[in-house]
Amino acid sequence: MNLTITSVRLTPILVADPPLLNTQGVHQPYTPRLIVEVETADGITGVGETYGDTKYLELARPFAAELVGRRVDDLNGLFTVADEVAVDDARVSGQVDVGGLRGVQTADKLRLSVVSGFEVACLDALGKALGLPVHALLGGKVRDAVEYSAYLFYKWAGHPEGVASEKDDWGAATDPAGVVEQARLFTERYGFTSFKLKGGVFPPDEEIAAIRALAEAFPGHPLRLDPNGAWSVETSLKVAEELGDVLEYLEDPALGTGAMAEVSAATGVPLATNMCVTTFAEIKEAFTRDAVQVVLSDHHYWGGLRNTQQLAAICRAFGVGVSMHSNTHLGISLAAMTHVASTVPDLHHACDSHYPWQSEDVLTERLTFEGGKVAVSDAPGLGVALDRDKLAFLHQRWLDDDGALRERDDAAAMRVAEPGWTTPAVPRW
Ligand SMILES: O=C([O-])C(=O)C[C@H](O)[C@@H](O)C(=O)[O-]
Ligand SMILES: [Mg+2]
Repeated sequence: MNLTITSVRLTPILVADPPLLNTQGVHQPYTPRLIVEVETADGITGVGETYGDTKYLELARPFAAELVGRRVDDLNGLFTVADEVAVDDARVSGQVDVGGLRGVQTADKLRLSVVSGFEVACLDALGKALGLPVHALLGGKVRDAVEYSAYLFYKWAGHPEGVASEKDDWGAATDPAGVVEQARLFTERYGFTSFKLKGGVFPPDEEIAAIRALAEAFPGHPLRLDPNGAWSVETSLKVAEELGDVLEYLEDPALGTGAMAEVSAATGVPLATNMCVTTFAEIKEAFTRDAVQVVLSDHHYWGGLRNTQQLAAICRAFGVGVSMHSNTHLGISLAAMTHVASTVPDLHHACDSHYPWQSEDVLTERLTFEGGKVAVSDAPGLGVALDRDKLAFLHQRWLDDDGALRERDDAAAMRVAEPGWTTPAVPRW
């Protein structure tokens, strides 16, 4: 068996995205992703997926070149190689991530976001070479299916008139009735039993009303609200007070560890984050100040599946819960998330996934949710197969784009509908 990497293919694509609203603006009609393929001397190909914006491509290209001649089982070596890839200072100084929704942006975090796509591709190739599923390479699954929550969004029925886009069949959701209707569709289509509403879009009272409506429509079901740090400490505490009896947790009500610690000290409602604990360096302060009770991991920016397991172990040591964050992703990443989640012993909350919002994919067969769960594949590698025609089609869309959609920019998309829109200052309420 020859595990040497003989070629690496990077394919940037644009995938259709519905008009999902968040505190920054609205999703663009197409969003960039990067598909990574590593091929071994034996002709085995492994696939991975990560962010596709230019700043990630800028790192992925030199990184890919360095991997040829290395082996797919040299997973630790990926980090050494990444350390040597230069990051343009302008990409990190004073910047937050795309749309400001995933916390600080550092050179390391950019590198880790790139490494994660390659780590998954290497694990996929290694698993195929050994005849083992990725979860076995991670130490073995402790569950046969991974539970996901319905990721509810306020949304428009369609992208603004005149904007090239794909149609979706979810309808509009801009009030409590619309949110409940969307939740019903999620349960009918996928069987989800817990619900997360992306908030920070409307004044808190309207979002409180939406959660109340969900609690009435789905009594006893776990509910979460995530305004992406849009509220002051005072507002966060008011919402916690009003919804404390129905919330499983509040996600990033206020921005930053300091504000989260203040909220946490004054409420019994658990706080979750994918904004103030997004790197290993941020853990110590957040945990010692008891700022968060649940960390929402994301293998993309934490640097892969094995780093996710390490994060889970640290959380376990501190008695902090762990679950998973998601933004727009395709089936390769859902498969990767499912493999790693299947190996985490104390996974007490359903994971987030945007996958139901993505009508397009690069796989021959879409992954499916049964009763809100994705079955853990025991096939070699990730257990997914790339559809080259679909990949080529989505890549052609990226090639045809004039550059406007190659960077995710929710505020720019919002300006099409509201010309004066700028990213709101925080706290917004
Ligand atoms: O805080 C979160 O859960 C996210 O940032 C998830 C996604 O990025 C979501 O907010 C989005 O894509 O609009
Ligand atoms: Mg969040």
